[in-house]
Amino acid sequence: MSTITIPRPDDWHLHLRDGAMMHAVLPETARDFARAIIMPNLVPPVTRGSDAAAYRDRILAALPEGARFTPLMTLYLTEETDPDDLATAAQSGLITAVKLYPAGATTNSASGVRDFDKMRPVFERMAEIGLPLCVHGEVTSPEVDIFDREAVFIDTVLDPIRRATPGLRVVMEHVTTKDGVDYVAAQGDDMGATITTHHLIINRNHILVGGIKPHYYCLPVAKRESHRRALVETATSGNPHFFLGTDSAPHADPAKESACGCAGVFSATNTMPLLAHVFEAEGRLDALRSFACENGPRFYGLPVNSETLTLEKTDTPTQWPEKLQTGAGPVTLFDPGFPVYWAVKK
Ligand SMILES: NC(=O)N[C@@H](CC(=O)O)C(=O)O
Ligand SMILES: [Zn+2]
Ligand SMILES: [Zn+2]
Repeated sequence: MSTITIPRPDDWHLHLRDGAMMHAVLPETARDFARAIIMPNLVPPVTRGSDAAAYRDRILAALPEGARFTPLMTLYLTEETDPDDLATAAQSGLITAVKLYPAGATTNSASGVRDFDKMRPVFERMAEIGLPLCVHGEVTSPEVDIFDREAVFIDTVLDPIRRATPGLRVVMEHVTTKDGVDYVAAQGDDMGATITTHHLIINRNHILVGGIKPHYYCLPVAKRESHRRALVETATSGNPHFFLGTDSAPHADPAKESACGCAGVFSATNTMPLLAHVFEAEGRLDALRSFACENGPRFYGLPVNSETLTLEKTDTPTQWPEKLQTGAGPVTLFDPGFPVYWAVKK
């Protein structure tokens, strides 16, 4: 039986939610991952240092007995964000990054930023203290086609912000296009990007062909196959700009299977075996270590985890429950649509 042992991986983009949902999904991540960047798009959002401290304490209190997992907290940027509050939270080690949601771009982004120019003093302060900015990189103008929103964001928002604020460390979250990976790959080491598990596996046909599949709907929406190929080639290349951010984003089934379904794919449970499958299919199992364990810590200036995770090849396909039962309702797990002969060794 073939196995691969890597440092325990980290998830550089994760939604844990709160309350009953958090209690159910947190063990799914803590089982395989040592650390995760915790997204702040709660209702109401995590905007102040005191909110992040309280949320971190709720996460720590919800961890299963014996779990070895560190939540890396973030703050949700609004036009009211106080640069001093950010700096205090960063310097005390409470937060690891700040998240920029263009207002209206995605789930729970209504309090996000409308006028990026207003954020200049905040970005300058972040550049000074080396606090990374994580961005949901899509414009929201109604006239821009949803499949073009990432590429337009790069030209009209991301690149201007970076030019105006030299030294600002930026992560383009859940990059979904060749335009995105080409942009990031051409920048210096102050620019990184996360790639999700599901964007390595599905393209837009998976969402729309043969009936609409709400559990494949997320934002940024999956693009055409040539973009998915660019993501796979990039993730498996070992390029240090790119690292795993699952964007595992649970919503209870009734909220997804609806006339106006929520965006988000839940993949915490099966991400590592799925990645082993994808990397093996490219003949690049060796690059799983850089993508899932090394490139993220390097960008964030953190040590690679010293504990390890072993994945083993299985004779029969690994079975996962179709749904995770939570106190907030059932949550459907991401289904790659093919059998997976990898499992995390217990
Ligand atoms: N990715 C998603 O489709 N949804 C995320 C928000 C986000 O990361 O944009 C969520 O919070 O549900
Ligand atoms: Zn997002
Ligand atoms: Zn997300």
